[in-house]
Amino acid sequence: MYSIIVNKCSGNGKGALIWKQVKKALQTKEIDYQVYFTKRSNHATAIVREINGGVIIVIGGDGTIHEVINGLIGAKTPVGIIPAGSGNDFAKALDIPTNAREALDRILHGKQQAVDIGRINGKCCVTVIGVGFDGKVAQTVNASKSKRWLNVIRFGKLSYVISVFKVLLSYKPVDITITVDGHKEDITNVWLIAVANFPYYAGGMAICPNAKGNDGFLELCVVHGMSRLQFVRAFPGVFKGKHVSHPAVKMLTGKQIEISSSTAMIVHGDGEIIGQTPIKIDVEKEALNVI
Ligand SMILES: Nc1ncnc2c1ncn2[C@@H]1O[C@H](COP(=O)(O)OP(=O)(O)OP(=O)(O)O)[C@@H](O)[C@H]1O
Repeated sequence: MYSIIVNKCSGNGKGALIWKQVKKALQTKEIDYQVYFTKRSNHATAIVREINGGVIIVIGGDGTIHEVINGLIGAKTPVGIIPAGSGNDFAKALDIPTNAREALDRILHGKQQAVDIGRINGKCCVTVIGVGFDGKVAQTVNASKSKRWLNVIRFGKLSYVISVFKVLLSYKPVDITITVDGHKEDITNVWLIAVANFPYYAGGMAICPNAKGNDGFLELCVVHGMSRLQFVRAFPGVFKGKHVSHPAVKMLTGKQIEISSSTAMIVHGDGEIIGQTPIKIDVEKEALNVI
């Protein structure tokens, strides 16, 4: 049995349009399903807890996938994704087609692949956990009116870039202590720390280009000691992962990470605000089955 969770609001209404296409395709193929529509933030987590087995299909963006995965903790129920958000970074990382019918066919015929998850303060994340500047940007994007109208003209990803420049004007780097697999380090003037299971966030920025979501490790990117101008100059490189060779960018790899900071830093996971520092993150290997 297929249980379909639809966030009609994802991609500023793209979810509703994609659901119509998927519904038609399922009817044509005479496939049985049960559909659930999310009515509010975190509703997808509650819906998943009511579903017993079968396959869960998510029509939504990374935020909806994040909520679904947090309802699944401990269960091995396979999850299929039909991308309908503005960023769709998880779908991009797994090469899931952006075309709804193709994504559906892949679920109906596809085989399962096991994917790691990052755990932070009792929450699960599949793409990237972002700390500091990133957290502030995620907060700004989620509150942004421009994301809505940019989605309408199919430029939703641009809202991340606009928010980066908005936050850049006022953000103050802080000092941190980071421990990766027992190795403790103090780093001053830190803009951001990204802890990645997969390479992309914010609509295709390859912040940790070598992250592999099934190797049992997380890849970290720490940006520190940069002036505002240097940050602006280095920023375009992130779309192709070229920032990693910048002298003010430190790349690390590990399984257990602890971060504390001189001033609290906002933390997001999969683009959803999770809390603030201090945080502890670890990775659970192959905890999720994606179909
Ligand atoms: N009925 C609803 N009304 C308002 N918000 C909702 C509703 N259902 C779910 N949500 C919220 O919508 C938010 C955005 O969803 P989602 O992340 O899937 O789309 P997106 O932001 O367009 O895509 P992406 O994260 O890939 O950029 C989620 O935080 C979710 O909690």
